[in-house]
Order: sequence, then C-alpha cells, then structure tokens
Amino acid sequence: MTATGRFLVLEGPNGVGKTTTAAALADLLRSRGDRVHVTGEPSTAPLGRLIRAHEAELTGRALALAVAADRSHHLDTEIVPALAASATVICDRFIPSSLVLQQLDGLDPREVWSYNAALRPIPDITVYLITAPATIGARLAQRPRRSRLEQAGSPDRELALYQQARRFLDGQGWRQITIDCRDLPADQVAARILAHLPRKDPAP
Ligand SMILES: Nc1ncnc2c1ncn2[C@@H]1O[C@H](COP(=O)(O)OP(=O)(O)OP(=O)(O)O)[C@@H](O)[C@H]1O
Ligand SMILES: Cc1cn([C@H]2C[C@H](O)[C@@H](COP(=O)(O)O)O2)c(=O)[nH]c1=O
Repeated sequence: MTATGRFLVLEGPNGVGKTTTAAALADLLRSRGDRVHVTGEPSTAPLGRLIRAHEAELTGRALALAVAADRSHHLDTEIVPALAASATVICDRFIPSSLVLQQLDGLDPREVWSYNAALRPIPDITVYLITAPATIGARLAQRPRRSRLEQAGSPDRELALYQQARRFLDGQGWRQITIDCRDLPADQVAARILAHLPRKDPAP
C-alpha cells in the first residue's frame, strides 16, 4: 500500500469510459466518507498542458519522453502528496497508456517502458475497462474532432494493445483487474471496482 492512501489507475481505449467511471467512483467513495483525489494524465501542470496543446505535432520519442517527464512531476507534486493525506487517488491514464499510445505512435514498448520503469509509486490497483468495439466506435464517431493518436488507433487494436500491456505489467508484479462494462451503467462499473479496491492502511 502507498503511504496511507490508495493509488488507483483507470485504463482502456479512447472512449471506453475512463473519465465517466472516475467521476462515478469518486462519487461512490465520497458518499462513504472517503477522501478522494481525481486526476489524470497528461497532468494539469505546465508540461502536461503543453503536451495537450501540441498533441498534433509532438510525436514519437519526444512525446514519449515528455509524457514520462510529466508523469514523474505528477507523481512528486500531486499524487504522492494526496496519498500522504490519506486520499484515494483515481488517475485517468498512467504507464499502460504510454505502452499503448506510444506504440500506436511507432515506438517499441520496451523503449517506452525504459522511460517509465523507475517511476514510483506504482499503483495499488490498475483497472482496465473494456467494452464492445462497436460501442467505442459509435462514441468516437460522435466526437466533433479526434486527436492524432485517436485517429491512429482503432477500438479493436487498442483493446488488444491494452491486453498486451496488462500481460507485461502482470509480469512486473502490478496488481491489475479488467472490468467488462458492456451493459453496465457507470455507477455499476464503479461498484464493481469498489469490490476490488484494496483497503486503506490505518493512519499512523
Ligand atoms: N458505463 C457507461 N455506460 C454508458 N455510456 C458510458 C459509460 N461510460 C462512459 N460512457 C459514455 O461514453 C462516452 C465516452 O466516455 P469517456 O469520455 O468517459 O471515455 P474516456 O475513456 O475517458 O475517453 P478518452 O480517453 O478519449 O478521454 C461518453 O459519452 C460517456 O457518457
Ligand atoms: C497519458 C498519455 C497521454 N498521451 C496523449 C495522447 C492524447 O493526445 C492525450 C490523452 O488525451 P485523453 O483526453 O486522455 O484521451 O495525451 C500519450 O501520448 N501517452 C500517454 O501515456
């Protein structure tokens, strides 16, 4: 367990429901009296904002390194302090996103891992959301604009790459689960995650 809080990461393809599930899980935890910190990557710090602002032209290795640097800063300045304050941190995207998105951008995942392997803490639990590729495709089709990497991937390919990332990180000792969100409203997805959430360490 990390400090006295819990570090939970939500992962899965563009449009699978990470942001929606993060909000539903936060509501559920808060209704039980838990302290919750919802965050995501790229972060809202200057480097994270720069990455988002330049997502069309920041590519390949430069993007992979920028995302890893933002992640390191995000851990040090936001995630670790929130964990130390006993919060459950819900993070929308983390290292698995890099293993998948930077692969879609042409990099070997082993190189991407080398930029991220030393980062600490690792999540207490990583939750991969999956649903029907056609459902994801229909959601993405409704978006007014799609980012460069959204266009580079497809629901089927991303689902397969997240599965591959999960297998790799299982081998690194990460605690991970996959939740099939088919026909489940967000509050029920949140309830399923809650059932797997490690208990908090008692405050010292
Ligand atoms: N469990 C669910 N049931 C039905 N619709 C959902 C569910 N979860 C999310 N949605 C809908 O799917 C769409 C995409 O959701 P969301 O933005 O949370 O996905 P995301 O994975 O965060 O996407 P991105 O990675 O591209 O930011 C939204 O319209 C949202 O309302
Ligand atoms: C965490 C992470 C992010 N990115 C890039 C890919 C997209 O341009 C954005 C994510 O935006 P979304 O609103 O969450 O879909 O950031 C990346 O390339 N690698 C990463 O690890």
